[in-house]
Amino acid sequence: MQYYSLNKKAPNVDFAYAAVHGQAPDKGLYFPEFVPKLSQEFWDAFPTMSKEEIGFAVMKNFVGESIPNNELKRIVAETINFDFPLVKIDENISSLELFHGPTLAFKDVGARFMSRCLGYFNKGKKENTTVLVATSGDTGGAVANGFLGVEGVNVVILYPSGKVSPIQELQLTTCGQNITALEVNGSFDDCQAIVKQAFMDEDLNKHLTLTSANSINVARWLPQQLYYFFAVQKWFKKYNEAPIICVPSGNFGNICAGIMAQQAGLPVKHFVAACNANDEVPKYFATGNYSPQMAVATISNAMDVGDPSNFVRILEIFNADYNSITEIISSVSVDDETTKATIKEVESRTNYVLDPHGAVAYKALSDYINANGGNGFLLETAHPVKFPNVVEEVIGRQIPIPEDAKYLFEKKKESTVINADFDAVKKWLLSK
Ligand SMILES: N[C@@H](CCOP(=O)(O)O)C(=O)O
Repeated sequence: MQYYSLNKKAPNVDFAYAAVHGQAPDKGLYFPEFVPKLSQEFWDAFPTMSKEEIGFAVMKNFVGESIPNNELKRIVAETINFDFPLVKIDENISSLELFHGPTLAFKDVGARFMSRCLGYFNKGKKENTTVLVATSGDTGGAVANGFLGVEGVNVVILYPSGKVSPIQELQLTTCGQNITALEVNGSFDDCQAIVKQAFMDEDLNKHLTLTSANSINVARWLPQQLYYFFAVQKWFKKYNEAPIICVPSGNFGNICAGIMAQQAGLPVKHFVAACNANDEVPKYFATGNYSPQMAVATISNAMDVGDPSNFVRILEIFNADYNSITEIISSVSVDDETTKATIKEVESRTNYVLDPHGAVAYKALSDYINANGGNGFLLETAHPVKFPNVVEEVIGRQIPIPEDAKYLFEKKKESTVINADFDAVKKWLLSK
């Protein structure tokens, strides 16, 4: 498997190169030269395959010969060593709970896979790799946890000051060791732009070996396909018809991974991309015109993205054909008041507590199903306890902190406050 740059002005590379470098030298995102279809043997065996068998078969097609099979099997097994329950909320809607990993969010899957790949590729190398990552909430914690103690790798996390939840902030600022947090006076888009500029800065790249742990990086992005396979396998034990899948969407890596799985042959009836007030993609669906905008802060903060990195990958999958895209995907925007009302309504009717991101998805999916019929599931991307200020106020009771997360509250936040200015970040990086 080779990867090409979506800007089409850089040489093709293998999985190892794309993972180690993150972004192509022409500033493009890497994309696989074809979307591999899974074989008939795979689909015949699919209903009874283990998570590990599915994970290996899916990722092997993308990793190619870059990692030997025994190592890839180990990496996959370590990546997915927690549960991915599909929980029925009501008559038509289930929740794929992606928050049973160490940082209580779906990003654990991609971060754990990528950190182990980099650990493998870095073995025996003399120079360290610096992983730069921008976060609007969940990526930072997952990357910090996934890369903690990985030899030869230093992680620098850029996050927008005051715009992530307290648990998210603790997760990304308290690890120490090879993990450092830069608290940026700006938005997530500022952080993401600084990170992207860093990869293009000749001077910086002379001194440091840089890569990205955002979904820009194929080693972070592609493993996010796995839980779609796990969920659909469970789905067909109960239903005869393919599911409608609703994905809370910010940087659009998650839904784009789901579409890749569908292109490989996974039965999905329709995708709904559920956004908050950051509605540049819903506007594209309504008008056919895409124009990035400044991110606005919402209660579903991990989706506060005004210029989603992965939108270009979605265009690529469908050859930028608006009709093909809108046949398979819909996109809607849900405001904060409706999100809160949804958390309250679903909790009082079913006892199920959604987090704000899941609530955006619930609302979008129930509206879609009311209009079009069918059954489906939403991706519950983070545990509600990560957003106590919103959720506890709405449902009027406390959410117990999971045992595994209690240790965070004894830790001390350590971050360096910095302006949203590339030169300031560059100077800081070179001083380390
Ligand atoms: N929602 C993200 C923003 C970054 O997205 P990524 O998938 O490209 O890492 C976050 O929680 O940080």
